[in-house]
Parts: sequence; C-alpha cells; structure tokens
Amino acid sequence: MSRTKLERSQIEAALLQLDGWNLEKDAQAIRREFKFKNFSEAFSFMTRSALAAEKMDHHPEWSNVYNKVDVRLTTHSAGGVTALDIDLAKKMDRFVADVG
Ligand SMILES: C[C@H](O)[C@H](O)[C@H]1CNC2=NC(N)=NC(=O)C2=N1
Repeated sequence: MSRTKLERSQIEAALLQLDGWNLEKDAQAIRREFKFKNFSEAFSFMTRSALAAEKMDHHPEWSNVYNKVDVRLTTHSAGGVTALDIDLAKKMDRFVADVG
C-alpha cells in the first residue's frame, strides 16, 4: 500500500505538510535543497538521513557540495512518488532541526 504511486493532487496535498519541497514537472519525484552552516552540519544531517533511509529500505538520490545537500525522492519500483517518499521527506525536515 505504501508503495502505491500517488496522484499529483495527493502529492500536492502532502507537500503542504512539508518544508521547502517541490514536485518535479512530470510528478516523478520531490526535491529539496538543504543548506547548512558548514560541511560538518550537512554531513551530520546526511548521516541521520542515511540511517533512517536504511531502516525504511528507502533511499534518497542526493548530492552534497560543502554545506548544501540536494535531495530527490522517488520510488523507483512504483515509477513515481509514494507515501515512503513523503515519510522520508518528513524525517529529513525534522533532522534539519537536530543538527547545528
Ligand atoms: C531491493 C530493495 O528493497 C529495493 O531496491 C528498494 C531499495 N531502496 C529503494 N529506494 C527508493 N528510493 N526506491 C525504491 O524503489 C527502492 N527499492
């Protein structure tokens, strides 16, 4: 059930509960750019996110340059955005508050 691909309207409703996430034009993924004070805080955020992702068996596409972390969430097996992506996005939003 949680791996059921969400409709655009469902994703847009879910994004209202998230902080700074955008939906890609084709509704295939959600994205957010996180910015931290420095590399240490960015990497601390990535560590927390990685451990949560591994527990969920649901992994982000992301890249890091110094204090920035670009994140793209999609469920490959569903070919779009599912509740798993929304859950991981919520966790990442919470981890931002924990670092620093
Ligand atoms: C075998 C393993 O459970 C699958 O490959 C999982 C792992 N992590 C995953 N992560 C993401 N983002 N999408 C998936 O479809 C996915 N599938």
